[in-house]
Amino acid sequence: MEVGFLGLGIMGKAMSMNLLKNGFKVTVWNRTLSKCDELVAHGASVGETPAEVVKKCNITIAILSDPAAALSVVFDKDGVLDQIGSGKGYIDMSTVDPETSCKISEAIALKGGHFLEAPVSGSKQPAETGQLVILAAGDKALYEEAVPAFDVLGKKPFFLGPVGNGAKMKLVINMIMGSVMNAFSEGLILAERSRLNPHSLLEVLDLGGIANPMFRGKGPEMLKDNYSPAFPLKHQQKDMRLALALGDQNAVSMPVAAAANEAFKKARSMGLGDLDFSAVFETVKLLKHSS
Ligand SMILES: NC(=O)C1=CN([C@@H]2O[C@H](COP(=O)(O)OP(=O)(O)OC[C@H]3O[C@@H](n4cnc5c(N)ncnc54)[C@H](OP(=O)(O)O)[C@@H]3O)[C@@H](O)[C@H]2O)C=CC1
Ligand SMILES: O=CCCC(=O)O
Repeated sequence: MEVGFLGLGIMGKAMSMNLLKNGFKVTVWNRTLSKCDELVAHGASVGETPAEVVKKCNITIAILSDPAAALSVVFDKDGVLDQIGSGKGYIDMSTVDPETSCKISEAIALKGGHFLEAPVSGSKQPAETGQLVILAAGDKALYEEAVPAFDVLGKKPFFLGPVGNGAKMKLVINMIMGSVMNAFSEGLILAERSRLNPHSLLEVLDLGGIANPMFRGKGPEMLKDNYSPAFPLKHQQKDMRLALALGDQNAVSMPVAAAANEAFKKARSMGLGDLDFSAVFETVKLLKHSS
């Protein structure tokens, strides 16, 4: 099976590499073209533009930073829309809002093409090991066609119905994750400032009912001030912002998420946006120091 792949950031690089290792022919494109070199060394071809990739491949996958990037790659000159049409499918795995997905879907349908949104739960390591959870919605026939690729990329694909449902599900999940990360950060500081060993806290947490891979994976690194990015903080703040907008639209009051969003914004203003989202811990440390 031949697939196109647009966007070779943390996620796209790992996912396209995984497809190559599992026997897929892959043609890649990235805005910064030099990031294609490593994939080429593993057998990928390169398209000079998104349009060139779509022209060559019947299915093209994208995973890009945010709504602006997702829209630009489709609608700008030499973008996806230039070459999409009958018999061609486009799968956007970026985390965006439902409105962005619907706009892309409508434009592709007008050209006779097929569209699926398929954001993912899971980060850099699950992307490297094919353990993502895929939250697809949109064209069911394209979903069926893409299952062999989804089986390589993830541990379970979900088909959630009409376009927008994948984006909504992903935003709800990341809203919860961002809120929990803030509570976790406060807990680590509270333990430390009340003269408990925070490593003991991590051990106790891991044996109880709220044990989870995030505490287990990120906790020890946070205590070492290591925020090497798996999920960049700027993207987590984008997801909080988009989830809060979804809350606005549905009149859902989310004071916990709103407070967490403020902490991520603060972290961005401190220049921490490109670090892992666990770097929000630094804002909590500051607050507790100043009080
Ligand atoms: N990292 C993670 O753990 C996870 C991330 N996600 C989501 O996946 C998406 C990608 O995340 P991740 O790989 O971490 O992000 P990165 O920041 O590592 O990569 C972003 C990618 O988007 C491209 N890009 C940004 N702006 C534009 C633009 N205007 N036009 C074209 N391309 C653009 C970048 O190109 P360039 O190299 O030229 O800058 C790069 O390929 C995001 O929506 C994120 O929320 C979802 C699950 C987990
Ligand atoms: O959107 C990013 C999700 C990161 C994760 O699931 O750890």
